[in-house]
Amino acid sequence: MNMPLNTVGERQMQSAAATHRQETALPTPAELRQRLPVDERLARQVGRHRQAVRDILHGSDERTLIVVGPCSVHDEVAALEYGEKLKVLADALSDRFLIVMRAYLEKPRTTVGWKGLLYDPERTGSGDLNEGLLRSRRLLLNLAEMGLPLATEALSPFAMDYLGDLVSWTAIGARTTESQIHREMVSGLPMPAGFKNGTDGGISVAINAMQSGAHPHHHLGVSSHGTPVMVSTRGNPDTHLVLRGGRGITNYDEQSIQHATKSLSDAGLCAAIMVDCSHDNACKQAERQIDVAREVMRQKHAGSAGIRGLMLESFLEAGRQNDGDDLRYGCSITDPCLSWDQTEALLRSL
Ligand SMILES: O=C[C@H](O)[C@H](O)COP(=O)(O)O
Ligand SMILES: C=C(OP(=O)(O)O)C(=O)O
Repeated sequence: MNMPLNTVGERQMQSAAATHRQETALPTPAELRQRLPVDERLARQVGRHRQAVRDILHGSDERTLIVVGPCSVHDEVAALEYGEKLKVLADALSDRFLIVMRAYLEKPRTTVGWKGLLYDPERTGSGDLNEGLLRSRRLLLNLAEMGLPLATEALSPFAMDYLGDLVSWTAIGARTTESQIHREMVSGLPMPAGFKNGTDGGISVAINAMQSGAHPHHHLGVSSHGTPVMVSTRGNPDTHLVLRGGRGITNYDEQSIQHATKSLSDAGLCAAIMVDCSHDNACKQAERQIDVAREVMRQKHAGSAGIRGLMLESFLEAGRQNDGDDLRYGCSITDPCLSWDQTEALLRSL
């Protein structure tokens, strides 16, 4: 039964609410997965990749996990070309590294900006999630078909339901590590997840997040067929810390890594650390990632056992560009990246 609206104020509130939100139907996760299915062979491959990441995080595989690729994917053709090159390099270096491609489809923004292929594939600002979900899943499928393990940032918990079966490692970003919703999501994810330190450089939010993510939760959710459900999660035993610096201050030096290792152990957590060589650790200057990566690998070879991985932002071309009509092919439109040549030379030299 509709309740009568008593006052002018209540009527105004209702009409304001109506104009502030518009709903557009999307396929359910089950429908999209059925349209672009993962076959058994691919599902087994993703399972093997997730296990390989776990083995590195828990120390039974001494290789280094390298999560590398564009800051964001805005052009699927360039992302596929990058993936082809990366697969060749990953195979060549597989005795030392497990190379996972950053296939980032969602971008968290400090204020506003383009939020990624999934939200706005044509970058018109109008948003087209129907198309974005379809193109995102198709891209992940094509990259996985090449045999690559894939990494995303898990920004919307709903997006994981559409894409998660193709993801081998995921990150909770610096802006969302403190969010209970993201910690609950991680608790139910089937793949390892890295929590970044906060944007202020503090690691305690990520340590709290790892504890929460390892714990069972009950939370609101939507089933794969689109109905509201209570989701009960078991806790994710495969989380780790990602150091990315903060407020312009780096945290990949020996002292910071020792402090992080001790803090993780004191909290009873797996002392597995990935260093994000980009973001504040590179003061947003892509080429600095090279020195950061070299220094972190030096520490690892010198016996810093907690270091398990590196993250690099890299694309076909170096740097970044503003979005517009005259885009340079293979160059980032979000954060600056190393070029392919720089990336290959760096990884071969490490
Ligand atoms: O990694 C990408 C960016 O650092 C992150 O999305 C924030 O970007 P912004 O500060 O340009 O919004
Ligand atoms: C947004 C990212 O990182 P951070 O959360 O560390 O800013 C990223 O890796 O793309």
